[in-house]
This record gives sequence, C-alpha cells and structure tokens, in this order.
Amino acid sequence: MSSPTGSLVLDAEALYRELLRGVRSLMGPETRLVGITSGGAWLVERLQKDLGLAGKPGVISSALHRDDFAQRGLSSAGQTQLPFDVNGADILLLDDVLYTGRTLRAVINELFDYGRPASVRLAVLVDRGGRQLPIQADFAAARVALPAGSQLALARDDAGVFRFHVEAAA
Ligand SMILES: O=P(O)(O)OC[C@H]1O[C@H](OP(=O)(O)OP(=O)(O)O)[C@H](O)[C@@H]1O
Ligand SMILES: O=c1cc[nH]c(=O)[nH]1
Repeated sequence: MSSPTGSLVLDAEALYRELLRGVRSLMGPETRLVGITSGGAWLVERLQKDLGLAGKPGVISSALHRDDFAQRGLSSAGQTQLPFDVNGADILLLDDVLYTGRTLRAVINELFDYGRPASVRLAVLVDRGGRQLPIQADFAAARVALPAGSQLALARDDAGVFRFHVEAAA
C-alpha cells in the first residue's frame, strides 16, 4: 500500500522546531499561548517551556461550539482552561493540523465566551489545505496536500516525543 502522504515524510520533531521559530517571530511581550485540545495542548505545554515563559499556557476546547456537536457530543472534549484575563489579551492559538477550519471557528466562539481579546492569531504544525471557511494560519511549519478522507493527527509518546499518525482514506 502506498503511503497516504506519498513520498512526503512528516517529521513531527523537525516541524516542531520550525514551529518554535515561527512562534518566536509572532510573540510580543503580552502574547498568551492557547493550545487547542488535544494536539495543540501538547504543543503549548512544550512551547511554554522552550520559550522560557512563566506560568501556564491556556488550553481551549472546540467541543461546546462545534457544528457537528450532535454527532460528536462531549466524548473527546478536553476542558477549556484560560489562566489569564482574555479581555485585551493578544492570543496566539496553536494547533497540530488546520484542515476545513471548522474547529477554529468553534474555538473562536469559545474564546469570546471568556472575554474580548485585543487580537487572535493562529500557528499550526501542518496546514493541509481543504478549507471550508475563510480561516488561515499566520504561521504553518508545513503545508501539505493530502487526499480528502485521509487523517493526520499528532501523537506524543511517554518521553514527550512527537510523531504524526497518518491514515489513508478508506
Ligand atoms: O480544520 P478542521 O477540519 O476542523 O480540522 C482540524 C482539527 O482536527 C483535529 O482535531 P480533532 O477534532 O480530530 O481532535 P483531536 O485534536 O483531539 O484529535 C486537529 O487537531 C484540529 O484541531
Ligand atoms: O464545528 C466543527 C469543527 C470541526 N469539524 C466539524 O465538522 N465541525
């Protein structure tokens, strides 16, 4: 069977280093990192350490605002935890994969339930195209085209090492 990414090798650790570089370039003095559950939450945990930032990063869930809530329910939902005042904050959202943009739409609704940020930006490990909404990343460590129906998700082993899990279209 051929690989769903063809000859492309997605080295998640190399992409993480590229993401770290991109996030550094986007950071201002008041920027708050917020990871989207679940892959983005792993990313912000590591970024917060690697950037030497004090305190805890934010974690946000799309679950309560998803347009497919009726099918998915709360089964895979992490809980939103924003340990700072969202009002007036410069938010940098982090996620592993950007695809249709629907998760981002739901996450932005969730974020605004907590306050009125000054700005919201987005950095991702992989932008796989296929957008169904007018949402773009301010930084993507990689842009790849994958067949519709294939799945790409970040995994993290016990030692905290990242890898991508790729599943071909059925
Ligand atoms: O742009 P979209 O089409 O919305 O897809 C991108 C989202 O899909 C994946 O999350 P998923 O919902 O699979 O949850 P997970 O991170 O917990 O695996 C991924 O982590 C993004 O959050
Ligand atoms: O709201 C959402 C988020 C991700 N995927 C969907 O189909 N809907």
